[in-house]
Amino acid sequence: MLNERNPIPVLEAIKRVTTYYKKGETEYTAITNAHNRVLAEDLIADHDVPLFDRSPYDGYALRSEDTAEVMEKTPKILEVVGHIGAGSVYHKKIENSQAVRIMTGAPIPDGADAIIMLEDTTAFEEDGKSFVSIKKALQHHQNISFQGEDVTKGTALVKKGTVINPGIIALLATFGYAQVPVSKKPVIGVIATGSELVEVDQPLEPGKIRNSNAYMMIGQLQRAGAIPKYYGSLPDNLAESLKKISKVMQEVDFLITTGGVSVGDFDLLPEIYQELGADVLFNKVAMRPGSVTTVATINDTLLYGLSGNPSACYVGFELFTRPIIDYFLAKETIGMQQEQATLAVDFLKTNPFDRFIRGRYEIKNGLLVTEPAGKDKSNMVHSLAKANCFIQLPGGTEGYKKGDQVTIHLLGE
Ligand SMILES: Nc1nc2c(c(=O)[nH]1)N[C@H]1C(S)=C(S)[C@@H](COP(=O)(O)OP(=O)(O)OC[C@H]3O[C@@H](n4cnc5c(N)ncnc54)[C@H](O)[C@@H]3O)O[C@H]1N2
Ligand code: MOO
Repeated sequence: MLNERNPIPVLEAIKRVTTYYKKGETEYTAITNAHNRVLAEDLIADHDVPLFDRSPYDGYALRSEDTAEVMEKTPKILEVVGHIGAGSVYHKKIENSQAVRIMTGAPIPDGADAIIMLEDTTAFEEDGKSFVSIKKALQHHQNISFQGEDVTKGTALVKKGTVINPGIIALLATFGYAQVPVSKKPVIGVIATGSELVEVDQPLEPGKIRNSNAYMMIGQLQRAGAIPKYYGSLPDNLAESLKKISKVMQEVDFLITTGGVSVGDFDLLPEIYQELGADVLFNKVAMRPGSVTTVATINDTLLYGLSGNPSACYVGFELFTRPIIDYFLAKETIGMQQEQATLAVDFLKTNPFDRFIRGRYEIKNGLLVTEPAGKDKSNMVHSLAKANCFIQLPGGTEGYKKGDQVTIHLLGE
């Protein structure tokens, strides 16, 4: 019997799914693996950076008052009483008419209050002693990189929930995080359904197609920061599917299937939900593609039934699965970033439902412009390779014209 399906608005569907989100735990990862992970604790500076006043140049540390009378033609001669590189400390105090040869990054010796660059000096030896001729007058505190000028102790540097990038890794290293607290990644099961499917390494036969969705979703899960666990594809066989799905549900944080959610004779997912006693949150969304997207829960664990059509599967994942992964990872921002852009071409198809067109955006003459990445059909795969955003076109209109302002959802890297 064909059950009636009532489409619900996209936002309502997202809301229903997000009530089931689970926040993951914190784990520690080596700093060398921290890129792209989500920071699980605020990063607060526990010391100043730099930790000591230091030299920004290769040159000489001196007392600026010793250079007060330096004129171009009457340089000042100072005795060089020490020589330090970065990592070394000059332990005595610099007295009048003394200088210490110092390299970039070395701590400023006691008594010194300025650095002169090597280029403004001439070094010479006399009677076994080292001297330097200073050709430029210096101000108090000239050329000093001060303690805390970069970061002061106690500063909140990076908020928990931020995705770690190489710049953040530099800060983590600066503050001694060999192990970094990060959100544990959710483990998400992937199952493809359909007797027509063959795997990527298998030859095609009449009537068969290659299973592209499972691999596409593995990529989407990786992009979203989750761990995909692929369980292969299932033929259209109820008993086998039931057994597999109920077993897999025990092993993952949640499960995504693709295909078999529509009304066809071999679309088994609705029956599987019934047999498993699943609570169906929705089975029709007022959108294109992906209107058949179905989400259910079994013992509060989410079970996504995404469409078999590649573009519909892709869109369903990004709209309904990705935010849940963001919640699980305790990310500071949930879901795709949205922008306003100018439509670069006409799009005149009418539709009662909202459309999420696989699009491309770019900046042209300082404006964000967007256009479809290819043909707009839910059973097509080509445009997915070029898409860097979804163009959201609200339904119930006569279509859209070049120049119209539209919302785009950025897919990210
Ligand atoms: N009478 C109706 N027919 C259809 C309706 C409807 O409302 N009434 N909805 C259409 C819409 S919209 C979509 S979308 C599809 C969704 O169907 P399913 O989600 O049940 O998916 P399947 O029927 O299993 O497959 C659809 C299509 O996609 C291909 N496919 C399936 N899995 C994969 C995969 N892993 N990789 C690549 N391609 C896959 C499959 O061979 C089919 O061609 O239903 C419409 N029909
Ligand atoms: O679910 Mo279908 O993609 O609306 O075309």
